[in-house]
Amino acid sequence: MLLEISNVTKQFGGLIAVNDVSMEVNEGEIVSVIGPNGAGKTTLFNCVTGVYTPEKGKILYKKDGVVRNIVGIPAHKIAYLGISRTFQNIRLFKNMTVLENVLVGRHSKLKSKVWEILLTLPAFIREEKESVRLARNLLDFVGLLNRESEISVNLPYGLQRKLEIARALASEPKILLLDEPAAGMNPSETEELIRLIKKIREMGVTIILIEHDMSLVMRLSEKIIVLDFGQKIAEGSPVEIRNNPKVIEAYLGKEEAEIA
Ligand SMILES: Nc1ncnc2c1ncn2[C@@H]1O[C@H](COP(=O)(O)OP(=O)(O)OP(=O)(O)O)[C@@H](O)[C@H]1O
Repeated sequence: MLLEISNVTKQFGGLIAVNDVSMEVNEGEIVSVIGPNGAGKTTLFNCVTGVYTPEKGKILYKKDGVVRNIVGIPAHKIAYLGISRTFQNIRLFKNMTVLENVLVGRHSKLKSKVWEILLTLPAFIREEKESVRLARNLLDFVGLLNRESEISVNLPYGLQRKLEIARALASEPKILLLDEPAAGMNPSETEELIRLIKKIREMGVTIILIEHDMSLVMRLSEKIIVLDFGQKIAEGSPVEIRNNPKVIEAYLGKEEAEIA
């Protein structure tokens, strides 16, 4: 077990966005969270990454052999512990260059003290050079090295999504959460994304993704969790999920599911 979400509930006033959800993620897995619009998928991601504190439940994360409950830990500390993410609505620093965006993602890894930075002491200069080298490696990895000096907002949409992934990887996460990574991509960009996600897993990063593109989900996932109205209605392999009547009903509605 690398991450264990246990009976997590998150409410917004009277609305229960995530209702008693439990799921487990093992090291090296690609796990997808799917479900109709408003099912609670992003809210669950926000609970894992410290954006929201759930009212109930535990989120256990194992790092260096130590298991800790990360509920209530602020987002930047969770990122520091090795859980990184991308967003459904791209959140790049629009007016920064491609390279600068990845360098920002590296921030949590920097060790220099404020005075070393202010006085641009050798330790800081060394660290900065090393950060640039690593950022360029990551840009090469996602296929963006030739665009490093461009202002990020000028990149085509599909490449902005890849840049967000490079930025998330800059903190050297153990777990990467991708929120609708294929949204707005054309079929060839989606194919490249599938290859990229496989390469990221080969690097030893565990991946949890939210995605509406079912072909991507079915091709990549070892395990799929299905949410509907905040509740987990199914969990299983792609084949099990594809044939699960509850899942078909959640997506099509009861009447259509019966006809189908
Ligand atoms: N900050 C918030 N305040 C109030 N309600 C919220 C908030 N965030 C989400 N919700 C509500 O919680 C429910 C779950 O939303 P969430 O965004 O988690 O769903 P989702 O499965 O990610 O949907 P989508 O596939 O459309 O992105 C929705 O009814 C949504 O309106």
